[in-house]
Amino acid sequence: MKKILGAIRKAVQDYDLIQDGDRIAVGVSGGKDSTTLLYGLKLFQRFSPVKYELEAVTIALGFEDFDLTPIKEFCKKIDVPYTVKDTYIAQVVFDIRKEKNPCSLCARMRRGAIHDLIKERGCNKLALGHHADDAIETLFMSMLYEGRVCTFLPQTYMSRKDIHVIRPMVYAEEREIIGAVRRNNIPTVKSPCPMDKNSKREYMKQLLRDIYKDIPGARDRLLTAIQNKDQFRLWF
Ligand SMILES: Nc1ncnc2c1ncn2[C@@H]1O[C@H](COP(=O)(O)OP(=O)(O)OP(=O)(O)O)[C@@H](O)[C@H]1O
Repeated sequence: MKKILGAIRKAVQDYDLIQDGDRIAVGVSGGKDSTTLLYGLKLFQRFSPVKYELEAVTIALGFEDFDLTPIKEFCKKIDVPYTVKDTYIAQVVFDIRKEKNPCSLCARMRRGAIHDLIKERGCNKLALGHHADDAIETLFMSMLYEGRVCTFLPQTYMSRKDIHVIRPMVYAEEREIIGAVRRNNIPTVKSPCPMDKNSKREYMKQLLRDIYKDIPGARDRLLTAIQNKDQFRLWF
């Protein structure tokens, strides 16, 4: 976890992600990124100069065979309060609306449900498990599918709900997260979503893997490009 903790500490410092007295809810999907973030923020609490409270929340999308027991047990072990909210998002998206591109409606509904839940819990910040490789994939997806040069920010303020969304793992590499999960027995729960590993993001991952194979150093340069506003030269 050393590398993940180093990445969290640097992001918290560089982007001022946490303040004294924050009540942070980690959005836990059950996947490796968010469970690692939860563990990382729990460990970081011990030596962080700023003091904060931590909890975990999951929006259960309504799929059958989604057993969160390992996550519940993990939260108990590391002493983090955990709330699961059951919803019918999967039924709405797949059975009622029969969406051809279900991911965007699902993401919107899930986002609304998470925001409502963390407000109910009295938290002012929502921490998400996005990491550096997600940021590059999102940049490519925005450019190729939407004609926009953008990716998510380390911190966003949702004024309508008065919630700060923070992404403390923006400097962490996906392979470091995979290693941390293995070495620390961090539990994960397989997503029952039929779109899992079948989305535009999976395609982008594959494309980037090929680019990295062919162009050594490309990954680091892409990360530099995301962070370097002085080298930003577009047609406006
Ligand atoms: N059902 C959910 N309940 C609570 N938080 C969620 C849920 N789904 C996603 N999140 C949060 O949103 C982040 C981004 O979601 P996304 O579906 O892109 O996950 P991911 O990149 O596959 O990460 P993970 O490995 O955590 O699933 C997750 O890391 C997590 O923090």
